[in-house]
Amino acid sequence: MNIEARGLTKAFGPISAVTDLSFEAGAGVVTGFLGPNGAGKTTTMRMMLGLVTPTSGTATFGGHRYADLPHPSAAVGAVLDGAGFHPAHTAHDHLRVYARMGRHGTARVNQVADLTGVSAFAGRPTRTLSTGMRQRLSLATALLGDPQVLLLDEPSNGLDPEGIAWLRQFVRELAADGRTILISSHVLGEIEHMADHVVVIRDGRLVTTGPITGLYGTATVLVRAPQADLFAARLMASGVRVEHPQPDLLRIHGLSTAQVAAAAASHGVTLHEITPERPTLEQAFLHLTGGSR
Ligand SMILES: Nc1ncnc2c1ncn2[C@@H]1O[C@H](COP(=O)(O)OP(=O)(O)OP(=O)(O)O)[C@@H](O)[C@H]1O
Repeated sequence: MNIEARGLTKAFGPISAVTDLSFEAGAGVVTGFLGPNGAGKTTTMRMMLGLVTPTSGTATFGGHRYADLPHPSAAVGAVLDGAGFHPAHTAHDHLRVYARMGRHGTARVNQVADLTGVSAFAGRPTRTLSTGMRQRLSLATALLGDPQVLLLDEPSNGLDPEGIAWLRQFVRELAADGRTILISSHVLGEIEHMADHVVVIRDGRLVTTGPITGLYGTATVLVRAPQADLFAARLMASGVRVEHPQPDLLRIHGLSTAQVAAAAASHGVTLHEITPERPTLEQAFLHLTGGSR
């Protein structure tokens, strides 16, 4: 079941939280929803779920708005910040109440508790749970209806490194079963090993969307050559951008290592070293989103 956002826009009075945002997230794929604090990720997810009314635009799941789905919580599960837990209810009570409200059957309560690790603290009142435990309980609640789509808003918040590793594996398995997963974060590193695709926003607007590997931007090739001057001149003559940071070192833009090696051979230039250079994903992300605030 695909997610489709078309022209989503939300203004809170004078504040433009989200502006003309369009993107898609496909089944069997983990789509990372990235942007710095205040970029509009939570507002977008809340609009998708009908919790915030868009100023304009639509969000659909398999072509239907959330409110028009025949059994919404069996189609779309969501983990949003600040999920309300009754403080006196135990984690198990909480799941039972939500299972009953969503008509999901009580057998599912123990299943999702086991899947998410909630079983380890199921008997504790929710007011005594740590942030990481609350995240697991929110995830368990979202999974009660065995939904085809999951919207996860910063689900790593409060998880320890072990919890993050577990979440990463868990999310990948959910996607491998054919589910559509949209997972937000303001830290690329958190979803780098989870997401196949990314939607990057800044100031409520789309910056880029596509495969996560596309964030790397253009690679350059570093070359060490005794005749660096000659090689640089030849390359620049054919329109290639070349930097010359040291007498025997060139940084060549827009060519693969194979193309650089072929060019060197055709100009009779000996290479002592040839190294592909890529910015890290985090550098690329910070560049796209204008740095952290
Ligand atoms: N109910 C509201 N009333 C007024 N402004 C709001 C409201 N909700 C969000 N905003 C504003 O909309 C913008 C986007 O906020 P949002 O919470 O969607 O961003 P975010 O990307 O989820 O941020 P974070 O990573 O910090 O959670 C911010 O400027 C925020 O202050």
